[in-house]
Amino acid sequence: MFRNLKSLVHTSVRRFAAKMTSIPDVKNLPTLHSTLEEAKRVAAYRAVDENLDYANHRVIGVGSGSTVIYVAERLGQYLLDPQFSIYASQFICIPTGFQSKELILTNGLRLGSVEQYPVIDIVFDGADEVDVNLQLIKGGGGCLFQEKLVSTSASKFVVVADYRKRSPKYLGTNWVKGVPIEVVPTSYIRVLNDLKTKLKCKNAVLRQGAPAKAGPVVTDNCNFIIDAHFGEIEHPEKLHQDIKMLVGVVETGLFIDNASKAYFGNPDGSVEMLV
Ligand SMILES: O=C(CO)[C@H](O)[C@H](O)COP(=O)(O)O
Repeated sequence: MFRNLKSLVHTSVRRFAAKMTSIPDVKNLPTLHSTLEEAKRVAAYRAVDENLDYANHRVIGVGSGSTVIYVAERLGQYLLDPQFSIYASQFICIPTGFQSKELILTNGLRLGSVEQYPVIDIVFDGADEVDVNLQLIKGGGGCLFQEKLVSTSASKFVVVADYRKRSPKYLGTNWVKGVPIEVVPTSYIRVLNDLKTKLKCKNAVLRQGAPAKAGPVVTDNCNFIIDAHFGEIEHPEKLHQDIKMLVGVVETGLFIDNASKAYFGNPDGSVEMLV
């Protein structure tokens, strides 16, 4: 019986050791199906490598979207590298929604919640647009409320994005779908009207789920999303405050003075940083 247990432990240790591999070098990564994906991957990997203090950071926010997939992948690689696994096995990863919860779990990382860990060491998240002052539009994936909850609970927020997200000057230049706004479902008509009449919004629409779902998108918090187009946004803080004052608004996708730095991946494999 004891001998069986011992051999079981040895087998598990051997199996775990067999999976152990060194973290892939960012300069020598396998090609992906598009240069855009490669741009996202290199931004995410570099952001993690250059900002994660693996010996001291314990509570790590993992955001949402297609670029963050590579953040979770990189954190998973730390877990499998014998040099880092002792630290990475202590990481507690805080999701910003259903997708990031799955990313954390599928990469073998430990899941925590913002209720358990309201103070977060560092968060990595994507953005829809980043202006020259590091103000952001987020919420293209509909996760803006939990993203803001997590990012404003973190000591450091590192944005990971591809080259298309970098605004030449003002928000609303590259991202023309409008500012995502999460609203309580029963208030959506009122908010749509107020955005147009009180805030002189150029266009505001309730985000639809088609073709995947008939009817509106429903967020992880069971709310709706309105996309409100204001053109180029010269004063994002003022606009955020004005929208936030409307009855029914839960949160806006304008992230003001929140990000610490941003990494933008280019199709040629280079990365630009904005601090
Ligand atoms: O804010 C978000 C989701 O609510 C995403 O971070 C944002 O849409 C960027 O996504 P991607 O990395 O796919 O471009």
